[in-house]
Amino acid sequence: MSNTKIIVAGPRGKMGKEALHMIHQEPSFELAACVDRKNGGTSVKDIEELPEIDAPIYEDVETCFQEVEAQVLIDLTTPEFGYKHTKLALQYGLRPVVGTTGFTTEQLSELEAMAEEKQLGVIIAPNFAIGAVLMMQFAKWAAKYFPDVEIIEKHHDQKLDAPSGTAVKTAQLIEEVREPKQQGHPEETEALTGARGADMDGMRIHSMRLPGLVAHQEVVFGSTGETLTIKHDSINRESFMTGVKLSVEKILTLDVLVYGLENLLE
Ligand SMILES: NC(=O)C1=CN([C@@H]2O[C@H](COP(=O)(O)OP(=O)(O)OC[C@H]3O[C@@H](n4cnc5c(N)ncnc54)[C@H](O)[C@@H]3O)[C@@H](O)[C@H]2O)C=CC1
Ligand SMILES: O=C(O)C1=N[C@H](C(=O)O)C[C@H](O)C1
Repeated sequence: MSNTKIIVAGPRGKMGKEALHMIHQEPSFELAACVDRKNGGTSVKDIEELPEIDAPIYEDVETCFQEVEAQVLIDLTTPEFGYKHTKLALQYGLRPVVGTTGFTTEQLSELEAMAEEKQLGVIIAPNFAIGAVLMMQFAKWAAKYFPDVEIIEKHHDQKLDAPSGTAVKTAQLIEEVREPKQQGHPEETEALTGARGADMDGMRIHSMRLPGLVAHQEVVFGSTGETLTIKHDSINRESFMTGVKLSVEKILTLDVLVYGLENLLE
């Protein structure tokens, strides 16, 4: 079988670099090209911080999709460009594996409809770390018995979106099993705006941003006389590569949009 040819958008980013190393190490994957905000016309191997791979860099995404033969786009950029790249990839018959977070519900629905129309797989995974996927599943299970829950997510201070994609996905999974419930005292007030965090169906989400952090989340449940905390920590970005690799492998057999890595795990 021939190698899977992959285009990576955002190669010089924290996740992009890690993805290039993963592709370089995987014998059945081949880096076909990269889409970057600079370095157009050069090769990946010419960029000091990137692995020794001879693959062209494009600044214009559409030219890249027109000129390069590939099956998969891995997008690790920003919410604005990730969405544009995903749409365009589908128009050019590429299957997008999207790690970029911060898409709106409307954008997700639009991409879902587009994937169905084109009969092309799309994987949008708010978190590619297996431990984080398990943490979300355990939280969903616990929420059946503990409807009072607050989510605390902690990330590095370069993160653009808040709350994190993982926190939103966790709350969505919990919503599937929990009746909407306003938490805390019915008459509580905030002397400082935001003190109680973001409100999703009465659940509270708190976002912390500090240098030194990578990606961490605690889902804290409270009940009579007890609390339960489910916690996950990504201590480096290699933790996300198992899920990225699995997604690239599985996407070739998909013809719909899949939102969340849990849908690919047996
Ligand atoms: N799903 C998951 O498991 C994970 C998702 N993420 C998400 O992945 C995204 C990237 O995260 P990081 O690598 O930490 O961010 P980063 O800021 O280190 O990297 C983003 C890269 O995208 C590039 N970029 C921006 N606009 C571009 C464009 N139009 N064309 C090409 N490149 C462009 C930037 O130059 C930068 O190098 C974020 O949305 C983040 O939330 C991050 C970690 C894990
Ligand atoms: O920006 C990050 O770093 C991460 N983003 C994803 C998110 O928003 O949940 C996944 C992980 O938490 C790291």
